Amino acid sequence: MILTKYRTCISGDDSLLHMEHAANCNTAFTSSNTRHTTTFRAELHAHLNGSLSTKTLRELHGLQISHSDSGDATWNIWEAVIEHGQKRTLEECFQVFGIAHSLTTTPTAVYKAAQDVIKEFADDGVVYLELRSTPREVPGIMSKAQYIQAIVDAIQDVADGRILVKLIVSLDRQQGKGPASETLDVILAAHYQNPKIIVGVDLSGNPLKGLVTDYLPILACARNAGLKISIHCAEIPNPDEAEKILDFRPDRVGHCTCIHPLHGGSQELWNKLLKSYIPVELCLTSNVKCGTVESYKKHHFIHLFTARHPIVLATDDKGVFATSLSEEYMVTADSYNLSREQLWQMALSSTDYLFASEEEKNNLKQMFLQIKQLSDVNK
Ligand SMILES: CNc1ncnc2c1ncn2[C@@H]1O[C@H](COP(=O)(O)O)[C@@H](O)[C@H]1O
Ligand SMILES: [Zn+2]
Repeated sequence: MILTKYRTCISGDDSLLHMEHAANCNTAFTSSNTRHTTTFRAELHAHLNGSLSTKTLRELHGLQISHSDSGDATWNIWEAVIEHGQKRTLEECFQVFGIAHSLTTTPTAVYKAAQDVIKEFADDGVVYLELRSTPREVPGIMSKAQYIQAIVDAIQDVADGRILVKLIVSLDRQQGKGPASETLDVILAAHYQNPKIIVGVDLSGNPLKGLVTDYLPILACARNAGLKISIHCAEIPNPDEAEKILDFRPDRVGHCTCIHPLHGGSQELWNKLLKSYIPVELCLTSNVKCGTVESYKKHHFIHLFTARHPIVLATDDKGVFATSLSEEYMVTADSYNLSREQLWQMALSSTDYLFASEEEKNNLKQMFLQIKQLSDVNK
């Protein structure tokens, strides 16, 4: 009740974030492990179709068979999730996304997928979410514009005000220059209609396929149109490509797994990353389960953290990798023996790297500091 007075307006269009919720999550955390208390988390790297829970997959499957005679799915639900302790190859991980893709083939299904994912992140205490997704066309059923609109609708319909959500539209590095340029036209049209929601463009997809250089001119057009850019960088060793990505100066980069000399990069590349100050989105569980990093304790997190480089923890694909943002904070804290204060600092600094407006960033930061004060008092 006393917390109600902290209810804060965080966005220009009067979205409200409820600090009670964050404080409640805090209680849930502290009861299990005091060291792992950070109540204010921003998720900046979450792919929609990789984030679907098994509950959502089951419901989407039910929706699909009730609308067609296509019969039962050819996959089992356990194939869609890589559980704790399991690992797959990168190639196998990319096959798993096909399961979710086979279920998000209509605007109704995409809308439901986005709504469920947003709610699940909010339930986990995430107060700011940048969801990303690759628009897909299903001939006769869904255009790329309708795909994007379905997610925008889901974001606009988020009812409870616990979470502020933005959309980053992804280009798949495998799709080819022509289709990617067409997708960009669709993205720009949608961005002009919804400038406060569609805030960025991401380049993702299987790092074993396609050439990043094919897409940099397209990303430059997106940047000229006012969109922020995030690029998946060096998930596998490819120093030439990583160098070109860093030279492009995206607003953020994902993973940067193979940049450090001990992880398949080079001292030169590592220095270039550090000098750039480009914030890195780090997804520990994703990297460990895809086998691009040997274990949590051998993650390149520690090199970036020690060098005080801007970083933000993220889930990547919470459904496929069976994780959550709170678990990512916990496993990082456990693996590197981080203090409560270090976790708070990491969560606080992430507010500097959001693709939100300056006003939204400042409001979130203020809220963060107020929550931290309350949390310190209750310690
Ligand atoms: C594991 N590391 C990763 N590296 C690169 N791209 C990834 C990825 N995880 C997910 N994606 C990209 O996101 C798509 C699924 O969500 P959307 O259909 O866009 O919502 C995948 O098909 C891939 O292109
Ligand atoms: Zn990713």
